[in-house]
Amino acid sequence: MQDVLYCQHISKTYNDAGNTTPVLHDISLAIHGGEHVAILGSSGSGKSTLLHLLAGLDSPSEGDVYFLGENLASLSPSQLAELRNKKMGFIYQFHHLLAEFTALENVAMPLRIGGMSAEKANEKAAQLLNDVGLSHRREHMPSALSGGERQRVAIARALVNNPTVVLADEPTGNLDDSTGEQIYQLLKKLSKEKQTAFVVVTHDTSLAARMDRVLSIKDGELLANQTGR
Ligand SMILES: Nc1ncnc2c1ncn2[C@@H]1O[C@H](COP(=O)(O)OP(=O)(O)OP(=O)(O)O)[C@@H](O)[C@H]1O
Repeated sequence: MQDVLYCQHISKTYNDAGNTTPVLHDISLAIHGGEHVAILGSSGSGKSTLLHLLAGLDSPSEGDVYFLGENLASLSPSQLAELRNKKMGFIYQFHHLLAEFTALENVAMPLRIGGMSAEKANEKAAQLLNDVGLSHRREHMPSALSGGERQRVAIARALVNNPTVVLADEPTGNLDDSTGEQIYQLLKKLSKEKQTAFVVVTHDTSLAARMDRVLSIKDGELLANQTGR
């Protein structure tokens, strides 16, 4: 199957106030269309840094990241923002919903930012809220939702643009075990149905083992023979 997202020989070193912190070293990997991949590693191993580089939120010190055949480094900031808005979905440990907007408006936001009319965007957002079982909470503000409900709204928001890939950073890390399990199952089910590639970074080995493929990262390096290419 076609690679939708891949990187070649990327390294990342942070340089802050005279301190040099090497974090990732010579990582190459490829994510195929519709594939579910876990990036597994302990705290501080560099998982979030790798996810940020794959998402184009930060640039590698060396090497390149390609998404849908485009080298992210060759894109202007506005081209990159548009690609992220239209083709990527993001889910974080904490939901990052906008407090002053309803659940429906939060889910519709990526579509509105992408230029869709309020009427069409709200219709699509309502469908997604239905998919995550929250039709009855459309008009609730985030503060009036439970932690699991907020994360379901975040899933709906991440999928509303029919992205090619969803990138998730410990999406169940802030929930109790049983709610976390439900959220994880929902994410897997919806992304398989929509044939969206799904990359999750986690330290949870049992969660990672249920993805199509696990890439283990240790001290900023991928363990051998796991590139997927
Ligand atoms: N902006 C930064 N400047 C300097 N060092 C950083 C910066 N961001 C991250 N680091 C360092 O990079 C290393 C990897 O961080 P990262 O957040 O990628 O790890 P992680 O595997 O996601 O950890 P966790 O599971 O605890 O979130 C850490 O040692 C961290 O201190």
